[in-house]
This record gives sequence, C-alpha cells and structure tokens, in this order.
Amino acid sequence: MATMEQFLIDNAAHYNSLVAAYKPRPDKKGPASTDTGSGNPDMIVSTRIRPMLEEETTQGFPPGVFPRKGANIVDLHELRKAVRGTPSLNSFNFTVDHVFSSESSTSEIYDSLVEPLVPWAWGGGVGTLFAYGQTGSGKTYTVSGLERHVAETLMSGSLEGERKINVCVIELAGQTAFDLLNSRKQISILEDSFGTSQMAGALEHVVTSLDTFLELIDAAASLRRTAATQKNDTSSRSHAICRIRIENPSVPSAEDGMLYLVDLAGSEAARDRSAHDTVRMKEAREINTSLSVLKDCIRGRAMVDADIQATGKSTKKAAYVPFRQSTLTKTLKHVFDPASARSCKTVVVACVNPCLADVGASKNTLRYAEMLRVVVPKAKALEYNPDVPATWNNEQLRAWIDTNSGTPPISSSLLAPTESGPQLIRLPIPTFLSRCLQTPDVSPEQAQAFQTKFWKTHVDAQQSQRPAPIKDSDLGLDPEVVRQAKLNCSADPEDANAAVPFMQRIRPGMVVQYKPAQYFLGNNWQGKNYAMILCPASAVGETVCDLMGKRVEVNDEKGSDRGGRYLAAIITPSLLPGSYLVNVWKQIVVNADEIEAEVLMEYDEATRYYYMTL
Ligand SMILES: Nc1ncnc2c1ncn2[C@@H]1O[C@H](COP(=O)(O)OP(=O)(O)OP(=O)(O)O)[C@@H](O)[C@H]1O
Repeated sequence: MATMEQFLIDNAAHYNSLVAAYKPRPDKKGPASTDTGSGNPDMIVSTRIRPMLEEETTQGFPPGVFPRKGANIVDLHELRKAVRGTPSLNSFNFTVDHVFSSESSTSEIYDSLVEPLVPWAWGGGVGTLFAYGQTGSGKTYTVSGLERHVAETLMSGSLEGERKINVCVIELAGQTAFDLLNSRKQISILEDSFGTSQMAGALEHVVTSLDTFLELIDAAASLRRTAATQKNDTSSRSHAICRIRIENPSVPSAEDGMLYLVDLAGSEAARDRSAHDTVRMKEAREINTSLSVLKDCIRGRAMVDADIQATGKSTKKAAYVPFRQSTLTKTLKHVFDPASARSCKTVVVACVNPCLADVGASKNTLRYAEMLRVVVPKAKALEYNPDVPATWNNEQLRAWIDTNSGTPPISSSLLAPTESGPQLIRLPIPTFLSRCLQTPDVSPEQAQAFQTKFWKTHVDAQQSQRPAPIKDSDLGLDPEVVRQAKLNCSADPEDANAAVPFMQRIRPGMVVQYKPAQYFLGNNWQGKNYAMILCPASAVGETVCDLMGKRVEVNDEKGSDRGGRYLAAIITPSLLPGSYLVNVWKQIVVNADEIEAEVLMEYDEATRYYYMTL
C-alpha cells in the first residue's frame, strides 16, 4: 500500500474528529458559495456522491466528501501532513445546482433532473445527460439506471401522441467510433453537407416495446464491458453515447426530438500512472482534450443561452463554442452549436467517489462541475418593444399571433396558452407546429410559414445593426428604390401578375416546390423539395449536365421542351431554423408536371439566408 494511503488509514480516527468539529467558515467566495444563485434552468449541473464501497471501508478509509445539509454545496476534506505536530484538515467547498448524497437513489435523480428531458424531446427538443467523473465513481451505474427509467417513460404510453423511437448506442475511443448495437462495428463520424454530424453506419433500432428497449440497453452495456475486458482495459477509456431519436409522424417536416445519454470516459485517465506506453499516453491525451473541449462547449452554450435569457439577444460574440475541436463534441453538435438554435436542455451529473484516498480526483471533478455552471444574471424586466419578441409578455405575444398568423388566424390560446415571447422562442419547433395545427383548417404550410415568420422576427431583432427596413410609406424615397426592395422576394414584382396562375408566369428566380425524379434522390427520399428556376432546359448548351452528371438534354422521355423543363438550383435548409440556402451551382432539371406549388422566399441581407414568407 502506498505510504499516503497508509498515512490516511493510520490517522483515520484523528481525521474523523476533525471532520466532526468542522464548521464551514464564511469564506472569500462570498455569498455565492452559500447562495446557489440563479442557475440556468436549461443547463443543470449536479453531483452524485456514491456510497463508500465495502472494500474501501474494510481497508479503513474514511469518507472525504460530504453534502452540506440544506444547501447545494459539497464539502471536501483532505488530511494534510504537518512538518511537526498532528496532521490538519484542508477543506474546500463546491456549489452546484443539485447535490445527491450517497443515500440518494437513481430514481431520485431521474425524477428531479432527467424526467423533464423526456417530454421535452418528445415535443421535438434536444435533451442531453452527461455523466462525468473519475474511474469507479459511478458513471456507468448512474447512466445505465437512468437509461432504464427513460425507456420506461418513453414506452409507458403516458406521453401524448404517436412517435417513432429509434435507438443507437456508440462508443467513442479517440477519433474512432464503434457501434455497440452492431457487434462493435467501426463507424465514422461525418459531417454532411448541411453541417450536421452523422454517425455514419451506426444501426438505428426502431423500438416498439419496453422489453426490446431494455434488451438493447443491456446488449450495448455488456458489449462495452466485454470489449473492455478483452483489451485488458476498463470502460473508462471511452465515451458511450446512447442516442434516442424521436420522430413525430404528424409533423414530418420538423426536426426530430433527440435524447442523448452520455457516459463519459474516466476523467483521471491522463493521470493514470500506469499509462506509460505511447498508445496509452496518446489515448489519455485525447480523453483529456475531449473533456476539456466539452467543458468549453457546455460553458459557451450556457453563456449564449444565459445572455439571451437576460437581454433578449445574443450579444456576446466572444462566447465561442469550439465544438469542432473534438470528435465527442462534433458528434453532439446539436447540443452545442449556437447557430443551430435548437432548443436544448442539458443535465450534467458529476459522479464523485467519496473515499478519502481519492479526494484529489474528486476535487478535480467538483471543480470541473463548478466551472460548467453559468449563473444567469438577474434578468431586468425588459422594456416592451413591438419588434422584439423576447420582450413580449403573454398578452403581447398573443396579440401579435392574432394579427400575424394569416387566414384562418392561428388560435393564440392554443399556441401560447401561458408562454411569454422568450418562452415561445425556446419552444421546440415541432411542438410549435403541432400547436398551430390544433386550430381547425390551419394547413401544415401555414403553420410552417408562421413559425418561420416568428423566428425571422426574433432573428431580425437580434441583428442589432441591421439597416432600417424600407417601407412604402418612406415616401421621400425614389420609387425605384422601393421597387428594388421588393426584388428581395421571389414573388413577381408586378402586383398585377399575382392573379395569373403561377405555371403561366414561370420566370427565372421563381421558387417552386417539386417532386424530384427518382433517379435523383432514390426511392426513400421524404420531405419537401424546393428549387429556384434558372432557365428553360433548352436554353443551355449541349454539354451541360445536372449535379448528378446527367445531361440536361432538350428532349427526354417526356417529350418536347414546350411542355416545360427547367434548369433549377436546389434549395436546402440552412443553419437557422426556417432559413434556406440557394445552391446556385447545384443544378437539376425540374419537369413542369413535377412542380407542385410556387413558394415565396425572401432574401435577408443581415443573415444572408432565404426565408419562406406568408
Ligand atoms: N450509487 C451507487 N450505489 C451503489 N453502488 C454504486 C453506486 N455508484 C457506483 N456504485 C458501484 O461502484 C462501482 C463503480 O461504479 P461504475 O462502474 O459505475 O463507475 P464508472 O465511473 O462508470 O467507472 P469506469 O469509468 O471505470 O467505467 C461499481 O461496482 C458500482 O456498482
């Protein structure tokens, strides 16, 4: 036994008496250490102190980590050798949002922190749980318990509506990822052309019963354990990510709800003294980097959110979220990318081993947890501004919905029964859309266009230096300038043309919704497709090909060009919700009979994206 450990055991009785006499001092950290402050409700940092294991108590180690009664504070003590005289106590305290003691059960953690993530993701939001801590601190114990509770809630039938639940579990070791539900097959983490990270090749399993769900969780856990044993290793050298994707078939165009349950690699790997060979050292460095980038990402995102909550806009350009710097955070891009603007709720459980022999590692874990916590400055009541949704109370919001939601008006009491402007901004988009669709006769297109309009109002309000919009009432302006402003929309600038059926006034720049030819996207393509008309297909040279390399020939099986074949640029969703990108050089041919509708899009100079308009 190491001499330090022997010293702790020999002095256990003395140490226990010092701890019993310990009185927390009013300390230099000021009120923040006794007052938990106002944590960010969407980013909760908690700690769970696991019970002492039998082997630790039998060896004679006392505990070194204690929850403070009646406060969200953890006290941690070290026993310091004295040069002369008796050893003394060196004490620290850490403040988090919730402290779970060694008597707390996983159910308690679930009920108070994790259960709310489930209906949130069911409604289309992103909910993430991270378990952080040193090897043997209870991460796997905690995450696997929570996974079972999540599965039970998802399958209980207590949540409203029908959903399709897809599960995959992967393990990340350094830059490499393995599918834990497919014999640990190696997979790659790729970013697609929309900037979304895909776990390429990971099998998703559709679950329809609790039993299957639990079997999958157990299978993944046992594969992780077996692989770890075979490598003569512990599971603590890799991150395990269980991803539950929740599809809402009634709002197919909206993004899916996501739940991520992440069992992180052991935080002390880099300090592992046995890690001498180069592979281990490299592995340890990678884990360290990924955990440190994770911290920056969680903090960065929490700062952006806190800023929006306090001021109604994101002003801190400095809150940089470096999610591209590690495979772990790239995989969890949804959770961190401030540009994605998806509504996220995150819970961190910092797992702590209380044994006095391990307080050094526990101190690091608790420090890390404390650093993740971003206290939201007390929000000043924001002064009402009709252009800034973040300043609207429920009544002002409802008045805006009543007058801006088109025909038929979307019922404001169904869309925002209690919400304020900021709360509606944070509502997951699928929930927003489902609520709109509760008003009789509202079509999915109207709901989508209204959601986009609301977002655009919010995004515009955030652009602090945007140029003043040009209004027709600015009569001093040259009428030509007014006409130019109208040219920022794909609508025909001649008002009189609006009455002409759109197929008779197809022109370059018109945006259409179309059904793509099967060769183009394959059979299983779903969702809406938009393109901007460039010119008749007959107007191009003979060598011109579409983006799939197929010749844009004047005549195809559909016959002559007079029936209408157009070269068009594809339009794809972009980073901000409801925003689109016109891919000028990604061209396709659209046949007249594939065109379903005209869609109006507006170009926004501030964000340089296109938005659909009512
Ligand atoms: N709250 C708890 N109650 C009872 N036993 C616990 C608790 N937490 C952890 N344990 C036990 O402690 C041991 C270590 O826990 P666990 O394997 O979950 O740690 P870990 O942090 O995931 O470690 P590693 O990083 O090595 O995978 C296990 O035997 C586990 O059963």
